[in-house]
Amino acid sequence: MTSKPLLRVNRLTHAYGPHVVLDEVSFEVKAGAAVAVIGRNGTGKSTLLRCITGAEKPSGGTITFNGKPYDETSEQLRRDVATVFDDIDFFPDLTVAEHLDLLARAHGVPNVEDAVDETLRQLGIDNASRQFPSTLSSGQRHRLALATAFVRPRRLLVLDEPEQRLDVEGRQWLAEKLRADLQDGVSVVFASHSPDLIDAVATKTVRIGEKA
Ligand SMILES: Nc1ncnc2c1ncn2[C@@H]1O[C@H](COP(=O)(O)OP(=O)(O)OP(=O)(O)O)[C@@H](O)[C@H]1O
Repeated sequence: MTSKPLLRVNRLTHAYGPHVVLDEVSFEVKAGAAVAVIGRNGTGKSTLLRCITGAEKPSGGTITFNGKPYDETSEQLRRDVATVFDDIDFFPDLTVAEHLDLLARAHGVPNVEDAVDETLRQLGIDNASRQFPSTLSSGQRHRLALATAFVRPRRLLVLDEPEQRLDVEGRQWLAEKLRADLQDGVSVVFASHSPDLIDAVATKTVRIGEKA
């Protein structure tokens, strides 16, 4: 069966001043496929993911989503693309559950309360549902960040080191959740330093920072 790629990154380059970080990176991701972006510290994995989400404007190359130029402000992209980055900002005066409630409603999730409860339970943060983000442990904050992506519909997940700060059970859960998403036809692009997660989830790897 052939299907068109959902995401296509073509000859992407990016430089910070004179420092060239990405040098003609190309890959594509079909529905139900997962690309692991790998490479040593500081080689440009987060930069690549930030270019894909529009947080960083690439110096050159193209990114298309569903055959159209990637425009992160478009309604379709905001509906279809869920992201988890390390530096996610939470609202200081919304509880854990209220964050998920807000996102689920904004994305038209049916049965919001059930969806929020289920996501809290899956992420193991149901006992922290009434806490404010500033009171969470670093692992719980990361679980909340993951929950913001999993409480809403998605066609593409962009995840920067999603395994970080998770305990062993959390990492196992994450691998299973991502595999279930792939089964449902979701596409995944993730940067990772975890061989276990890469082995469990990736259908393809893209190495950054070393010439082929
Ligand atoms: N805003 C910025 N201005 C200047 N240089 C930057 C900026 N952001 C990142 N860099 C540099 O770009 C390079 C790539 O950084 P990036 O965060 O993409 O690496 P990474 O592969 O994700 O690293 P890690 O595995 O440590 O998370 C690094 O040398 C970094 O210092």
